[in-house]
Amino acid sequence: MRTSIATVSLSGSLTEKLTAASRAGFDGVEIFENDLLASPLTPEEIRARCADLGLTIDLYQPMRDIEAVPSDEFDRNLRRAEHKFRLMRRLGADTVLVCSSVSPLAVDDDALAARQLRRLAELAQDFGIRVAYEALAWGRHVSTYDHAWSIVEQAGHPALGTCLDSFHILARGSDPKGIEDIPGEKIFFLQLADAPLMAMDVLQWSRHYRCFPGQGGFDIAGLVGHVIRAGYQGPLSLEVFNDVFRQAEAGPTAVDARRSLLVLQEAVGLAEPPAPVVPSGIAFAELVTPDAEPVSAVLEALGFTRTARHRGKPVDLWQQGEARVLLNTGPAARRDGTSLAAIGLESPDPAGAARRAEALLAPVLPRRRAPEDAPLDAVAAPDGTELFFCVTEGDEHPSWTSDFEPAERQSPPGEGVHHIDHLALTQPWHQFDEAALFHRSVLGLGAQESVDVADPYGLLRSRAVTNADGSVRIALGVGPAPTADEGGRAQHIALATDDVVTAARRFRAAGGRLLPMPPNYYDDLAARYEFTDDELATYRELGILYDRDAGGEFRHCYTETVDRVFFELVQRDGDYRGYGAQNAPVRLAAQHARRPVG
Ligand SMILES: O=C(O)c1ccc(O)c(O)c1
Ligand SMILES: [Mg+2]
Repeated sequence: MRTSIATVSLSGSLTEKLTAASRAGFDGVEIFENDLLASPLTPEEIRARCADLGLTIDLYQPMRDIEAVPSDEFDRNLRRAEHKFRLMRRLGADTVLVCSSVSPLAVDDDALAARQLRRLAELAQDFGIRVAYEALAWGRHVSTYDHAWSIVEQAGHPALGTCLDSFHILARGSDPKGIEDIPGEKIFFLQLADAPLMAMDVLQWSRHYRCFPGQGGFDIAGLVGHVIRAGYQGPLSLEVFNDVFRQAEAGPTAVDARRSLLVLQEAVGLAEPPAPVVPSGIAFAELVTPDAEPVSAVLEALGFTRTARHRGKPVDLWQQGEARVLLNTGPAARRDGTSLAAIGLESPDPAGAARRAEALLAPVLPRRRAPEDAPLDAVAAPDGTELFFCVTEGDEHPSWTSDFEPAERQSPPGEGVHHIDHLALTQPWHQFDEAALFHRSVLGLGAQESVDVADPYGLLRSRAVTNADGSVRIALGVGPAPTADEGGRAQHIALATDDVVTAARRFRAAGGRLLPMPPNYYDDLAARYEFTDDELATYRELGILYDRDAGGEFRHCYTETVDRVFFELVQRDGDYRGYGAQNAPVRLAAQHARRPVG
């Protein structure tokens, strides 16, 4: 099926929007009247620009407050419409969207609405134009898709059909099954938007919070299934009003949009990209740093051993149990300071994972490697984190570790940490929804609910993506607007231990510095849960935080931050699923308090 996007979904000038839509691979656009009015291009120039970019103009919109009005008002509306139809001829657009009226002049009279829409369709037909009537969820008298369709049916004109919009249908709680009762050729257009489930006024919800399919809580695939079964032949078109996308760069937003449609098409059986290859573990986390010393000192105190060095690059492998951290002091480090730059994902089929990623428009990274190195498939996540699909141990695929030479002098292996529990990546403020969809669709991970966490200087939203057995856990966060000195990219590596108290003591004894937590936290903890006095005193002394859910318990503590990176020691007992979000406000405040001033 053809794909289309409304210009309102993207930021910038009309030209920027069209260019972004074309580059992302859309076949067509819905042109919003405001974008045309504000453009310095004539309608003919816009038409030519679209043609050059390989885009059709699938819809011109919107026309408002047309129907069910007194006859003198309707005469004025027809004059207005005629002007628009002439404009559409110049544009080369043949379908216009008419929203159900919100006018105080409109009366609750379906027969009148049908007669007037029929009149409009007759006029449109003279211009070779079709009218698609859409129920706005907040329409004055017509606010549901079945009502709009019944008026279209009554009008009975070949140039009049209906426009279905998933937001209006699902926000009203209508049952989309009834769509199958509409003849496919009378569905002139299909607009798709998802939205987070919220209890709020539908107009505000629609104008500010729509998002791309798969990023919210609606069953868009289910709705599209009904529309296809009805026999709809037109494009799948995204119409997303969103405060964030309005500000974000159009290019990446358009790619995010196209990816959402590809995943949707896959879900309804209209596309068959390579199947997801779900990662089965975290092979490594790679830190870049201009100065290896401070991070090495933390790793050493945590019990890691420098076990190997890359044969061709300034990259050290630090290991403890199955936890592996690469420390890269190459050129990227001088550019980015200390940061979590790459993740190695243990993959049952690295090449297949890369094919899936490429099909879903993830940027595939060039294989920067020497001829003797093992092949490494890698893609970039929306935040720029490099994701390597790799194998640590296996017969069919060379191990990424074969590019490393064992270090000559190795200290005895530490104990306590056995693997990476999770990685926490801070996302750029405008890429949070994109990041969640990316990790779900490209990597085949499941997304948990997003949680809001109070930070002393803003609000942090966090959403974890995981595989089924929890061996891959990535916590995506988006925080308060970054300041220049932070770069806005605080990231951390959480290390799993069976005994956080012993691990924390050992870390401290080896010279490591734990993040101290305020006494008030422990007083509150004592009120909420029952601990022995010793236990609580130990937590207090070490800065260990505690949480519990229906499945189990969670104890965790933090190292001090090096540049923008820190480590967490976590002990999960039972089937605890979370990440200690309950404790995050206290931890964030403690981290802010430790930040050097000036
Ligand atoms: O918010 C609106 O006014 C509006 C306009 C046109 C649409 O197609 C729509 O779904 C909403
Ligand atoms: Mg709409």
